[in-house]
Amino acid sequence: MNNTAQLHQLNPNAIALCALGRWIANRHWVPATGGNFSIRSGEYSALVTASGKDKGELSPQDLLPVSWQDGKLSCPGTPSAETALHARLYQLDPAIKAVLHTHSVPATVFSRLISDDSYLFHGYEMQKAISGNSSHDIPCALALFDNTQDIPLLAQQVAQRWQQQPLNWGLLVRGHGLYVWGRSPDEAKRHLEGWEFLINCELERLKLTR
Ligand SMILES: CSC[C@@H](O)[C@@H](O)C(=O)COP(=O)(O)O
Ligand SMILES: [Zn+2]
Repeated sequence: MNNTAQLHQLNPNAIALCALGRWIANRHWVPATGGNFSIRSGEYSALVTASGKDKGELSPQDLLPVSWQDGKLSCPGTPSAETALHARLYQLDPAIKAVLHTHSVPATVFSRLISDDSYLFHGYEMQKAISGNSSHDIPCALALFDNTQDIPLLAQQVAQRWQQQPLNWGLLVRGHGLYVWGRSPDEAKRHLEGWEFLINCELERLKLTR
């Protein structure tokens, strides 16, 4: 084993992200190599999942060091195809420590039913799982974006929307999947579970009432 691989084997953040990947995969939220994860490693750097891996079977070597200090992404390997969006989120809020992207069936279907650029969840106690949302009675917004294969463009659109108002710890890419983030991996995990729960509830409600 070379030095880089040895360092990764011992990195507790890398080990924790691999375990989180298994937890997410057990919920069927990252089928067929879909999804990607990252954890901040510095002001201008993060460990990002390598592209094309099964995100339920990650080992620490599958987390690649990515940096963006000079405004340009650099990495010794091939990180996620969506690295530019992870990096942009870290730049938008220095408090963000982890970003998780998933492809659950409910989030994917729900995103295709909503044509507006934001959806307001209302009346759910689970809204309080999303930081800063303190009551079922205050609408809780989830931003939506059209899918594109041009991830730097998507990152730009997210940044433009963020300028109007910081996004609510998550966003949906239409027909694609969910992004969440947090000030710690645990908070990102809670946001993931919270948004998935809310999306599932609203999808069920739409099925019953449409
Ligand atoms: C199964 S295709 C999914 C990809 O196109 C992409 O959306 C994705 O989430 C995973 O890409 P990756 O490059 O492995 O991070
Ligand atoms: Zn994806």
